[in-house]
Amino acid sequence: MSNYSKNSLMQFINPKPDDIEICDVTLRDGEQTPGVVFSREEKIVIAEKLDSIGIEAIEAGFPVVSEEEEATVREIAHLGLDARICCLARSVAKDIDVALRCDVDFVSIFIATSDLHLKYKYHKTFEEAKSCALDVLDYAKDHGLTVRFAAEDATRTDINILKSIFKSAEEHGADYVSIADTVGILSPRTAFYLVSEIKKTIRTKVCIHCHNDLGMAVANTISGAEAGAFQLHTTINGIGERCGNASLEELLVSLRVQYGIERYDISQIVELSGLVEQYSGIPVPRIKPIVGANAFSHESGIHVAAVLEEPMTYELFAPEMVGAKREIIVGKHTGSKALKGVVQKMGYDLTNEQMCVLLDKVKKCGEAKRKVTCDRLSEFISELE
Ligand SMILES: CC(=O)SCCNC(=O)CCNC(=O)[C@H](O)C(C)(C)COP(=O)(O)OP(=O)(O)OC[C@H]1O[C@@H](n2cnc3c(N)ncnc32)[C@H](O)[C@@H]1OP(=O)(O)O
Ligand SMILES: O=C(O)CCC(=O)C(=O)O
Repeated sequence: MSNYSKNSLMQFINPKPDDIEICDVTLRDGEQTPGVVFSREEKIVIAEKLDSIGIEAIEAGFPVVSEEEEATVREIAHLGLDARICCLARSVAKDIDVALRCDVDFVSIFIATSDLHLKYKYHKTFEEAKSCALDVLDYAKDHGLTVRFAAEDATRTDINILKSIFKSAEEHGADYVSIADTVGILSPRTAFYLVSEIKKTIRTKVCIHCHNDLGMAVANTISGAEAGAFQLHTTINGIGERCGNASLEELLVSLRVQYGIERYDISQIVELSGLVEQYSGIPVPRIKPIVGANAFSHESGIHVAAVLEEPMTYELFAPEMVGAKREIIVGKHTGSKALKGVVQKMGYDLTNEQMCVLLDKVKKCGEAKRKVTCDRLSEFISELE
């Protein structure tokens, strides 16, 4: 038996993404979470872990931000990882010079394309911004760089304008184009539509970079992949600007459960999540999918009774698959089978009558909003006749 349930409905809709890779942007967009700074050592640990999981590309930083950032990106680029290392650059020649000094495998040159950004940020017309971006793209290509050409705020840009700039980027030698859902406006269906339309226009590989302002970043990324996006952008724990980015762990487990993509070593994902929680100071919510403390916790009597027989009754996948552990919580919702299982595991053998009294004490304790810890349970047991 597999250690996860497959989504068998997939066979009826056959939207399998056949050619994908992940570019994790935790070290750049994740670090743009207000208040978050990763030290060089922390960035290196994260990069090495991502590499050992099998993530194909890592955005190591935005080197023009500071001398330390530049040195860190360069050091990561020289670690000899299997993952390709990239960095961010504005459509400014100086940013390309800095990227060249970092010796990255590719550079991500971005330019905002929406009217809002053009008017209030650049004070430029679209044609002026486009010409500036294409000049910098030419400059990067002339210097031998592999280029991802990203349209910032692409999803609030007129679709014909977006197609035209991606077409020009392709003509100027861009190796990838990136659709950035900068403020998270997409829905799964519009993500699918947009990627499909861009794919009809160009042959260059398409990347999708989704923010989570409406809580749909992972769903939109998956829809983009189903429509043919090649490079999927993620951050660990979904950290990033405002409400964050598409979460790496959710995407990885979804790829396995929905499409049977098993090439990533997801058994390290809880450990990596814990490292990023520690380094970033951003706590992972208990109910966060995959890595939250509740992801494999059960209290309800009916659930625990079934889980004790077969965990897959109430678990989509086994905790070991992601390096987590199952936890049985005792409280108001505990049932007799669950309590018996817990008590036996603690080494006690109680009569049916004693179990009834104990269950009553447990429920009252839970209703008083007090945790039923192992110590408290032992105390209750010692009070039994
Ligand atoms: C969607 C994204 O995530 S974009 C990335 C956001 N990340 C960051 O901003 C990283 C942290 N930023 C920084 O350390 C600084 O803002 C720096 C080093 C990037 C730039 O610093 P400064 O030179 O002091 O510029 P400042 O931050 O005040 O303004 C940004 C400038 O970049 C320009 N700019 C922004 N995006 C682009 C772009 N894609 N191409 C060209 N220029 C751009 C702005 O128009 C503005 O130019 P101006 O100074 O001529 O008006
Ligand atoms: O698309 C990209 O590669 C980066 C763009 C980005 O960070 C954003 O718009 O949020």
